Amino acid sequence: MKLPYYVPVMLNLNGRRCVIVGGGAVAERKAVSLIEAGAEVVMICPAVTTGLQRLHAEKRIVWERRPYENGDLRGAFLVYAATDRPEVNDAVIKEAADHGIPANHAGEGSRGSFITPSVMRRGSLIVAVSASGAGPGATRELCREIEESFGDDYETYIDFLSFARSGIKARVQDKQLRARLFRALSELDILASIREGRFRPWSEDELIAWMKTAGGMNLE
Ligand SMILES: C[C@@]1(CC(=O)O)c2cc3[nH]c(cc4nc(cc5[nH]c(cc(n2)[C@H]1CCC(=O)O)[C@@](C)(CC(=O)O)[C@@H]5CCC(=O)O)C(CC(=O)O)=C4CCC(=O)O)c(CCC(=O)O)c3CC(=O)O
Ligand SMILES: NC(=O)C1=CN([C@@H]2O[C@H](COP(=O)(O)OP(=O)(O)OC[C@H]3O[C@@H](n4cnc5c(N)ncnc54)[C@H](O)[C@@H]3O)[C@@H](O)[C@H]2O)C=CC1
Repeated sequence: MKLPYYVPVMLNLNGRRCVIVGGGAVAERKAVSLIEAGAEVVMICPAVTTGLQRLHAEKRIVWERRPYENGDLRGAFLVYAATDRPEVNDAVIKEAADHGIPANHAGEGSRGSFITPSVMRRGSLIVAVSASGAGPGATRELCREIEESFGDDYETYIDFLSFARSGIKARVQDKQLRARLFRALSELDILASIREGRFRPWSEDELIAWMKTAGGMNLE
């Protein structure tokens, strides 16, 4: 069977309502990552795992303790159909499609509009691995392999990039000058200096001093 041609996106789910239908091990895995993302998680199912019961007791998820009904997806930004009943998952996917809400089908990925990759994080660095649904076990293994070759150096590097780029964007409106500074930034080879133990985070003053030299400019 030909697998769908998936397009990766990075969603900001902070404060967004995400509805999970089902409360088994798969639903729990999705719920945990949604909570970490700051989403408002609503779970609809008659029975849940002990892990989900705890999350409910801690008020980190809302639990509607009953079977799914048409209309439950109202107001959802994202939906997960994660029951062990194919006909229920299909009904959830249909309601989501009718309302233009992206939905994940746990039992048969290609029936939904998105699938969940395996993810590794180093601070703000995210590596997501997907085999387009061909084999979730392989997806996870490959992600673990990649994880072993990424150390904390990337986290430091990404933090530096975020600091320097936002500092430049706040102070420089001129497009050409910005582009010149971004290029000069990438030529610094900060990652190598982090790896060699030579790197020390910059202060705001050091960033401004560097910008003046690299951009040949007058900054207040
Ligand atoms: C299509 C997709 C839909 C979706 O869930 O979005 C899907 C579907 C299915 N998974 C199945 C089985 C298992 N899935 C896992 C684990 C993970 N599955 C995940 C993703 C995805 N799984 C999506 C595609 C991923 C991609 O390629 O992009 C991960 C990466 C992310 C996550 O779920 O958060 C997470 C690892 C997290 C991590 O640790 O990194 C394990 C291992 C375990 O549970 O420990 C098993 C049992 C072993 C095995 O079968 O391999 C089955 C068969 C069910 C049956 O037998 O009926 C189906 C149905 C089918 O085959 O379509
Ligand atoms: N995407 C993935 O990573 C994986 C997907 N699967 C698939 O996902 C399905 C779910 O897996 P598990 O969480 O392990 O199953 P599970 O059997 O542990 O949990 C099923 C959940 O669905 C709920 N449910 C049943 N009927 C419902 C209804 N009408 N309305 C609302 N909730 C209802 C049950 O209360 C239960 O909480 C499996 O049947 C399998 O097809 C399985 C393993 C991994």
